[in-house]
Amino acid sequence: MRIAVLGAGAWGTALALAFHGPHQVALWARNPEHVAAMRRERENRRYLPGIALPEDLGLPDSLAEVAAGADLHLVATPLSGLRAAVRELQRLQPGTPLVWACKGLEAGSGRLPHEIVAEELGADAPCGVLTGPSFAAEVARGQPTAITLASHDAGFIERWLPILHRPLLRVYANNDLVGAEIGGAIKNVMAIAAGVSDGMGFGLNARAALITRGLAEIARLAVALGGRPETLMGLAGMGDLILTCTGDLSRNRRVGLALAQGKTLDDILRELGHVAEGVSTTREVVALAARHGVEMPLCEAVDALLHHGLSATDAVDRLLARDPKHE
Ligand SMILES: NC(=O)C1=CN([C@@H]2O[C@H](COP(=O)(O)OP(=O)(O)OC[C@H]3O[C@@H](n4cnc5c(N)ncnc54)[C@H](O)[C@@H]3O)[C@@H](O)[C@H]2O)C=CC1
Ligand SMILES: O=C(CO)COP(=O)(O)O
Repeated sequence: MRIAVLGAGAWGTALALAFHGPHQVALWARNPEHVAAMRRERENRRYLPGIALPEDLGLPDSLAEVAAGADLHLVATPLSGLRAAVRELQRLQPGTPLVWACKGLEAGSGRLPHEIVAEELGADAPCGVLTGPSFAAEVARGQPTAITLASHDAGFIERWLPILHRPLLRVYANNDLVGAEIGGAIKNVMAIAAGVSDGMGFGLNARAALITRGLAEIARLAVALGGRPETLMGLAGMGDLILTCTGDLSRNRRVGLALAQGKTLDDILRELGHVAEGVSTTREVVALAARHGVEMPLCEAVDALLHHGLSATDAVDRLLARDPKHE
């Protein structure tokens, strides 16, 4: 199979490495200097340092070259790049099966990734999302990982699951796109909260409470949008939530840890050098939850902290002052 990967950040590069070997993989970056550096150094020093890029991993200059003749287009840009990437791929090679690996809600519209794709390609396009607990560095090093391929299209899953499934990258099927994408989007918000909690020294009990109540919040919204609760108990929900809230490889968690040190969000994002999708997704989650009448106190606290000037201490006080409730 010929797989075209768009987005040579940490995740696009790791996925290109995971599928390279049995498949012919080409990786596209939008910045020509970045492409030239990767070709010269056979390494993505900017986004995934220390991992060699094999000689037969294609690094073409143009998107047209990457897209042409591919059996599968795989978009691993930040979510902000998904719509334009899908539109351009459709122009270059219409009808090609599509997988995306971005997590979040679109800034401004609050759309889930599959809603963006449906708007661009129509509801019947052969497509699905790869999501679940998967730090890029571990996948790139060949450490065992399990993720989810979610699609509304049973034929798409039947065709692509065996192709994408690798011995060290197990891929599980799911037909609940809403649940899978809500899990992937909101775990990033919870990871920011977990970073703040750990950074303020609240301890392991607080973190376990946050993960558990965070999962309840995520599941409430997913169900209100038509997702299935059991999806949130799987890799795309609980799996990714645990990984990102507890693992220091998470950029979103690191944003929270740095906020607890009193750094400003602008400084944190500048130093991070990677996307932290939870920062813009938080705002959209709160708006989406309000439109559906779903209570999401943890997301609201993170939104107030990130975007409305509330201090970390006041955000925590606000959460702790809430009335007792049934689980
Ligand atoms: N890094 C990880 O461990 C994982 C990341 N993801 C998701 O994958 C997506 C990408 O994340 P990373 O690769 O880690 O980000 P990153 O920050 O490491 O790299 C982002 C890359 O995308 C490029 N880019 C930015 N905007 C673009 C646009 N509009 N069009 C084309 N390229 C653009 C940047 O130049 C950079 O090369 C995010 O949605 C993230 O949540 C999902 C699973 C694991
Ligand atoms: O989505 C991820 C792991 O599944 C990566 O999380 P971060 O974007 O917080 O690093």
